[in-house]
Amino acid sequence: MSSEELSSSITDWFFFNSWWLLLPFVMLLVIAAFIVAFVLLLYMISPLISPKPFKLNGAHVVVTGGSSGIGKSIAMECYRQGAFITLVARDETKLVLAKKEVEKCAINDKQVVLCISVDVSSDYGQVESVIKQAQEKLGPVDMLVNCAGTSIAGKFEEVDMDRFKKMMEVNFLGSVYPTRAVITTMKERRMGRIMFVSSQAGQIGLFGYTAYSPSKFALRGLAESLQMEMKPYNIYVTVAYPPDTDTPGFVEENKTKPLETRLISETAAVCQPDQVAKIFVKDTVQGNFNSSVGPDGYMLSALTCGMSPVTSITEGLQQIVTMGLFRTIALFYLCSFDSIVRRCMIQRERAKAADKRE
Ligand SMILES: NC(=O)C1=CN([C@@H]2O[C@H](COP(=O)(O)OP(=O)(O)OC[C@H]3O[C@@H](n4cnc5c(N)ncnc54)[C@H](OP(=O)(O)O)[C@@H]3O)[C@@H](O)[C@H]2O)C=CC1
Ligand SMILES: CCCCCCCCCCCCCCCC(=O)[C@@H](N)CO
Repeated sequence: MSSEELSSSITDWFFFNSWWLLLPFVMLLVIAAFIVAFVLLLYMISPLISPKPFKLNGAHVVVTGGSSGIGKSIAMECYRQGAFITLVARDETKLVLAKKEVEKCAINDKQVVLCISVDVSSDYGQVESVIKQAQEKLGPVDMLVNCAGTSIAGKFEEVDMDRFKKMMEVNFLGSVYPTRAVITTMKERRMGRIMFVSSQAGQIGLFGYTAYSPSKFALRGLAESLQMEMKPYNIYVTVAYPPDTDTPGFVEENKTKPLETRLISETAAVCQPDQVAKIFVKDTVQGNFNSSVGPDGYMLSALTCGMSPVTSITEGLQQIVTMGLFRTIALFYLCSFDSIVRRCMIQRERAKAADKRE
């Protein structure tokens, strides 16, 4: 072999091999191109998965638990956007006071606030008949807000047995009954929005919430199943997850809250009802399945999205990208919650021992 031939065969060999060296990069490029094309395609079909627009102006909105706290703020927010409101709760005096407050938010003189006193958890027949009354006066229900609810915080073995039943009755069945009462008409009209007010304690189980949390987790199961049934009828379901919010109900809950629950909850700030109401109403009008408040609410919702429906491509992509990171952050939170529980236990035992010595 001449030296020329040798050098050309070396060059051939080099080129041949360097192609192989480049192959991984070429493959990466192809994969990246596929991902970009896939994302672009997703955005192209996004109008197909996003809900049709819904307007609050002139709509009939029923708010259970509308006489106090978050429910009242939701009613006021809807009224500010031109809706007709039916407030549902048990105590008539509170209802009348709330009606006056909501009326102050009017934007035109045609708007009406109706009050209905009923226990949403006791009997389906009763709930059905009051919803019928409301529909006769203000027309078919366009949006239902299931906000009536109550909480109890206490250690598992210290919560009375009947409270477990009560939580499921008020927080879960109290949302099933009104929903059942409006759904047939919504399906016929091929439009509607339904909000379930769960809680951050409906996304994570925390010390002190053995009775309350399950009733709020249940709403998520109800909402996911219902959404799958209702989507073809242009009815959109939203689950709202409030953090601790400064309301009469919250003040009541704090009276029996164990120290552990208080310390763990203090990880996140206490919100104002008007602030959370604005976000929940906006998400419900848009037809988003999830509605959360603040950075920790956002993280919790992405982390616990599971098989819940998506209403925008951006939401789905954000969940895919952030899931691992948020789980990592969550593990630190869990460590700190466990350490709060352990410290409280040690403190209690020391106090008990000191008591005995005296
Ligand atoms: N505040 C908070 O920190 C958080 C609250 N939540 C949830 O948000 C919702 C509202 O809470 P909040 O505003 O604090 O509560 P409030 O106690 O301030 O208000 C509760 C409302 O629900 C009504 N209600 C309660 N039980 C029934 C019933 N059986 N039938 C009909 N109406 C009923 C009450 O009226 P009446 O008593 O007259 O019937 C009242 O209008 C609840 O579901 C709660 O679990 C979730 C996370 C955090
Ligand atoms: C990535 C992970 C982030 C984790 C953040 C965790 C924050 C925990 C705070 C929990 C607060 C519990 C609120 C319950 C409110 C409630 O339902 C009652 N007040 C009802 O009255």
